[in-house]
Amino acid sequence: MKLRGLYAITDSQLLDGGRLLPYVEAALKGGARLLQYRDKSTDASRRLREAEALRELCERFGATLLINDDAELAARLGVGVHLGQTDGSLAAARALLGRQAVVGGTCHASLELAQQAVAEGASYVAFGRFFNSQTKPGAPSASVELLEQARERFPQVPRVAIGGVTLDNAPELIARGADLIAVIHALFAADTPAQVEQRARAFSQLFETR
Ligand SMILES: Cc1ncc(COP(=O)(O)OP(=O)(O)O)c(N)n1
Ligand SMILES: Cc1nc(C(=O)O)sc1CCOP(=O)(O)O
Ligand SMILES: [Mg+2]
Repeated sequence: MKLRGLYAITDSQLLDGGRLLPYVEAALKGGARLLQYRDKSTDASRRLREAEALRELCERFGATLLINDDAELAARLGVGVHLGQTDGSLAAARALLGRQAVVGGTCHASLELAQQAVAEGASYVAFGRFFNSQTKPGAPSASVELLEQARERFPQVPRVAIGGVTLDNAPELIARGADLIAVIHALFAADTPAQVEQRARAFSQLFETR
C-alpha cells in the first residue's frame, strides 16, 4: 500500500455532539487516505465503540485507520497505530500488530529519532510541528528544510508533516518531501460535513500533479 495523500486526524472537541462520524465520512469522501482516531479520554467503552465505527467507515472508503497512542486497542481492532516518544515501543507495536499493519512514529524535528523509528519497523516517520498549531500549540517546532533532509536520508520511508498544516502551506511541505500531510484543525474546524469534504478534496488534489 502506497502511503501518500491526506492524513486526517480526529479531535474530540471539534468532533463532539454527533459530528465524529459525518465529518469523518466527509473527509473520506473527499479523499483522505489515512485516518487517525485521536481521543485522549479514558472512556474505554466509548473509545472502542467509536473506533469500531471508524473502522467500518474506513473499510467502506478503502482508507487505513490508525489509533493514536493505544497499540492494545489497535490490536483488538486489527488496525494500525501511531505512537509518540512516550507512548511505548514501536518495535513492540510492530510485533503485536504484525508485518502488514501501518505503524507510525512521532520524530519531532529529529533525524536521529527517525533513524530509530525506521530501525524499529515504522511504516512512516512523522515530523512537526511545522506551523502554529491550534490543536497542539506547545508541540516542538520543526523547519521545512528538515523534510528535504529526511527525503535524502530515508527515501524509501514515507514522511508525514504535521502541525498547523493548511491549504496554503501544504504545497511547500509536499514540494519539500512530505508524502502525507496530517491535518486536524484546517480540515475539521468546519460548519458542515460538506465543507469538510470540500477541504479534503482540495488537500487531496495537491498530490495529484506530482
Ligand atoms: C501523524 C502524527 N504525527 C505526530 C503525532 C503526535 O504524536 P504524539 O507526539 O504522541 O502526540 P499526541 O498526538 O499523542 O498528542 C500524531 N498524533 N500523529
Ligand atoms: C497532534 C499533533 N502533533 C504534532 C506534532 O508536532 O507532533 S502537531 C499536532 C496537532 C496537529 O493539529 P493541527 O493540524 O490542528 O495543527
Ligand atoms: Mg501520543
